[in-house]
Amino acid sequence: MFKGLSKSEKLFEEAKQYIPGGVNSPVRAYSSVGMNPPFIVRGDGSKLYDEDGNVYIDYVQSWGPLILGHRHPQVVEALQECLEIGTSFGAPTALETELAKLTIDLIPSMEMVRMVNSGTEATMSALRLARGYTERDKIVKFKGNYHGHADHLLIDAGSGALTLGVPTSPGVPQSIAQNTITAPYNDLDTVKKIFEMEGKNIAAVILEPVAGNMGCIPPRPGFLEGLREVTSQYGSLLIFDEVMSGFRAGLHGAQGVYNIDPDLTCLGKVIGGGLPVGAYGGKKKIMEQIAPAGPVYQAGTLSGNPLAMTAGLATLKVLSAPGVFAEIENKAAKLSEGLQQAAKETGLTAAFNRVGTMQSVFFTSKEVVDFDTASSSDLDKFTKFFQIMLKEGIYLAPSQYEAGFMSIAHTDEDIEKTVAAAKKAFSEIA
Ligand SMILES: N[C@H](C=O)CCC(=O)O
Repeated sequence: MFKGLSKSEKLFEEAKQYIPGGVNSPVRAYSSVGMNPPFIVRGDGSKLYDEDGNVYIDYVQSWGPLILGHRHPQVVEALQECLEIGTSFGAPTALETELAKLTIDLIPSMEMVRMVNSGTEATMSALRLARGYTERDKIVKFKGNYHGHADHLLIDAGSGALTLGVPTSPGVPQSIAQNTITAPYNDLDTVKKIFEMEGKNIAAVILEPVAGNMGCIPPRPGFLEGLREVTSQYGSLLIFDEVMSGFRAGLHGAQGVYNIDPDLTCLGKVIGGGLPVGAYGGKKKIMEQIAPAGPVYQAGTLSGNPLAMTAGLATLKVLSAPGVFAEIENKAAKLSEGLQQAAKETGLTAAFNRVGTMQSVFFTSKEVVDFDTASSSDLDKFTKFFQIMLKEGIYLAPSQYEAGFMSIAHTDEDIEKTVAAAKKAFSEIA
């Protein structure tokens, strides 16, 4: 039984006096769904507990990182042991090499990797590297893809920027924006035309190989292959932003699912197991251009700190054990099938997209393949769906432009309860 959000509301009012909008990342404010956010006191497995005594089945999982759920015993134990040695040294440790080796083993195209502290740092650094390596300035990105909040990437961006109606943020200088060319996602013909005009000036194409920041949108057959071909033809780099899809679309990333060999890959979220970690890596000849091996500068006081490396290592070790990823993917498939059945039974038309452990519901009769089809989905229906689900104890991202995430901790009972709640929501909406 939903107990309301009165204590959370008081805490939110207080937070707004000291923190812009009361939150440290905009989507958390729930302005997109006309509500105030629950304030969380703890997480455990698939559940989140709020200040008002409500319990939720959590499909946000900290926006993707917690593929093992909250407080997985092996992650907690490893972190407790790590606290005995210290939190940060600003000096090399064997833990960094161990996580680098495991990451390279899991991500097919990676020969070397550099650890950073967030997905934003990973994409920003990968693009600097691409520009330094190719000696070119322009980049191509896709409308509705989100690559963090660096200036040159906050252009036609997805995620919170899109949810809040500022896909291109004020504060990005025109001199920087002019080097970012945008194209519709899944539209290879437009990319080819861009290359015909600008190919010799393009350092890289960066994309989410499975888009997760305008809802979950898979690449169309041939799209990734076509990008690989056109970038190689013009000597530009292909950068996969797998901050979300890495270890989520498949254990070996979207590149493993679709069998594509990008030049550089950006990681984040799961690789940190709930602590702030990002990474970028790829072909050795490119990666060796990074300082101190080469001239392209990138650094970080807390990069590779032992706590973050430990959480990432513990997470990837559990995740890569035989059968674990398949089990999580099966749970995601079960949820998706249950939701589709519930929609059918209630006469509601919706699009259900899923790749691996990421999924989305769009309230539309169209196939959702890009920003235009995602944003023409019925936002009012999504808002009603979100509000009903929250009151039924199902915690979803407060935006139709965000994917939902499954974890190993979700049980059959969680999935059944979620489908029953969705059926109730669908019949009210239909
Ligand atoms: N989709 C975003 C990250 O990838 C959501 C997280 C945030 O903006 O706080």
